[in-house]
Amino acid sequence: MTSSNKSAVDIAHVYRGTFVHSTDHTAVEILEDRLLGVDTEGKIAFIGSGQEVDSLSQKWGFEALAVTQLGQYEFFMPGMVDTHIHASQYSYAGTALDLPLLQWLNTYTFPVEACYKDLEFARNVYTHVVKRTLRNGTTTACYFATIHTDASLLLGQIANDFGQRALVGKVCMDTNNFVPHYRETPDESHDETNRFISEMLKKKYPLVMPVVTPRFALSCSAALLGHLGEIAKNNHLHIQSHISETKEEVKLVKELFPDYDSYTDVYHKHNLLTDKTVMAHGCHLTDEELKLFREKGASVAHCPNSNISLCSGMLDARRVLNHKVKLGLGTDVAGGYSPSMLDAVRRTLDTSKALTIQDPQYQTLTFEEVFRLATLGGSQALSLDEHTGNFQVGKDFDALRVNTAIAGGPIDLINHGEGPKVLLEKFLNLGDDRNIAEVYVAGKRVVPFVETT
Ligand SMILES: O=c1[nH]c(=O)c2nc[nH]c2[nH]1
Ligand SMILES: [Zn+2]
Repeated sequence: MTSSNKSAVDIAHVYRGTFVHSTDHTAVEILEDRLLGVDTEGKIAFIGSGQEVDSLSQKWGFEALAVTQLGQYEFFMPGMVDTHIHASQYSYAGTALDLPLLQWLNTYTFPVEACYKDLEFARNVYTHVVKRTLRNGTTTACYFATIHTDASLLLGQIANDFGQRALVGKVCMDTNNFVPHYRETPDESHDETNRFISEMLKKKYPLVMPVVTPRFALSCSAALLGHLGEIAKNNHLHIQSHISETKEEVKLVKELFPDYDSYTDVYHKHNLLTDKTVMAHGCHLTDEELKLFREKGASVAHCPNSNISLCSGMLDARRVLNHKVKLGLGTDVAGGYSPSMLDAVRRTLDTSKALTIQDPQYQTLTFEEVFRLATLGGSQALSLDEHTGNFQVGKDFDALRVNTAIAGGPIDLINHGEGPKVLLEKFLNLGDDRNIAEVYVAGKRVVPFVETT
């Protein structure tokens, strides 16, 4: 910004105003009238008091006049982390919610996912899902694609092109008797997973990484699970799958894998339960299984919209937290009908309140805790908290500029004197993408989109 830079770091942008985020100790920490500097690498270089603008501008070498000042009803919050979303199911989001999980997969999901052999079909849906989730404030997404390697690589390319931080998984499944044209042989799944990983790593995307993705124990043979565990271990990769979503699924896993202690043990014994593993749902996990999660550092993606929409169960998030298992939120499109993490926040609160209706002694989650799950919690669940999740010096600047009073937006009334905590609560409960004026990932503004045509 100026040539009189006294620090070794070059500052690209400085913002002044209210910053709202979570820490390990505080679910919602409000930082009023702060200056936050972002360096040319997109990392948070400093956070200081707004009063210190002159001394900070000298120390860091930026022009005080170049500071971007937030408005009275605006704040920055960390970008949200969707820890579980099926990009390939976005084409039928909002429909097909009338069957339980296993029938739903056979009737709706597998026939649609089979279409991603067609790269133009894939390009259309994947472009829409990346744009929609970014607009909704999802700065990090952990995606399931389909079994098709080239289409899965295309999803990675699209996320990279739009500047979203993403884990992308080519789905692996060698067992599927209902839609036999949508499955792989164990060898194909193994070889294509290796190809997917090596081709994606070759791209050297700064923010997009491959994730090993066995669909779930019911669609993978033990041999395939073993291969995938080896691949993940040898390449230090993330792993994602589903676990204990419905009681019927748990019963079938027991029948199919009788020699294992539990559903969790099936993944564990195949090297698929690590500190880089995220398992969706977990509604019916036992205390012993949660202990194994904790021991291994594996995490749970809570997907409340999907759990209610498919009548799968209600995750007791408080129990997961009490076990000190890492917990994030997921939209689980399209079992969950909404691609918005704000919806995931609301459905998490609804589920917690439904559990409280059943047991008035239940310790309901607070909106502050759920805000943390949607941001810092998600980054921890994906083992990306070194890079994102809150406003800590050294982390990437992944942020939403929220304007609660945007003209034509969904929040009509802001009463005099309402502080940032109330504005955050209103945004979480009433807000939508109209309130998300700007989205930043690793310091780069990615919303509004830059039109290229
Ligand atoms: O919600 C879900 N969506 C899926 O696509 C899926 N596959 C296995 N288990 C699943 N659960
Ligand atoms: Zn899922």
